[in-house]
Amino acid sequence: MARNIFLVGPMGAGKTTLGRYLAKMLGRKFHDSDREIECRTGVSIPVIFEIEGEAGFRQRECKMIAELTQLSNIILATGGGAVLAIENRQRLAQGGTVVYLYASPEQLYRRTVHDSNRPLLQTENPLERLKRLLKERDPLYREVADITIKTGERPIKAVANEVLRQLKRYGNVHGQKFSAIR
Ligand SMILES: Nc1ncnc2c1ncn2[C@@H]1O[C@H](COP(=O)(O)OP(=O)(O)OP(=O)(O)O)[C@@H](O)[C@H]1O
Ligand SMILES: O=C(O)C1=C[C@@H](O)[C@@H](O)[C@H](O)C1
Ligand SMILES: [Mg+2]
Repeated sequence: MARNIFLVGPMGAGKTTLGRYLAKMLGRKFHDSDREIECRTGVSIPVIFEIEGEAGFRQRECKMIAELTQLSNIILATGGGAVLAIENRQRLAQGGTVVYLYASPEQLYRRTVHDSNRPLLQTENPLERLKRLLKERDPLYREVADITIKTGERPIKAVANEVLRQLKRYGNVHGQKFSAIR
């Protein structure tokens, strides 16, 4: 059975976008922990933050990661802060191959600036917030990751090809036919 593929990284790294893309490529089921939390609660992440605070959201996130890491053969896009909890890091590391999608704070800023669905970026200076969050969390992403991919200015297709190349070494795509996306 093919191992799970778990995507980690900061807001705007491309976990959701790339996860969907890879799932299509590999014919796997795609899950997004943020979206599943929204579906279960019936409200958006900003509303959860407003009512329950970040701590309430993190509790829901831990439960969701515990559930999703039990599945097999999936591609999972995690929330940007999922690595903060040690139990999430352990579950991710044990349950599949973890891919860290890295981008600079400036790139993250450009990709998230028009989207108001990220409560932690609703501040006077979102670029500064992204810089601080990345500084705090980069060691955690690296701790849990088997593979680190710099997304840079590369289009999703190119990032996906690079991820697939690297995943081959981990046997994730063993026995599955895929060719580089052109
Ligand atoms: N390599 C890339 N090049 C250019 N744009 C990208 C790239 N990756 C993602 N994007 C764009 O950046 C935006 C954010 O991407 P996405 O929602 O996939 O990030 P995320 O990592 O899931 O963030 P979050 O942790 O907040 O859920 C989207 O509009 C997406 O199209
Ligand atoms: O980086 C974070 O802490 C977050 C990222 C998003 O994916 C969501 O999980 C939420 O907005 C918090
Ligand atoms: Mg996402």
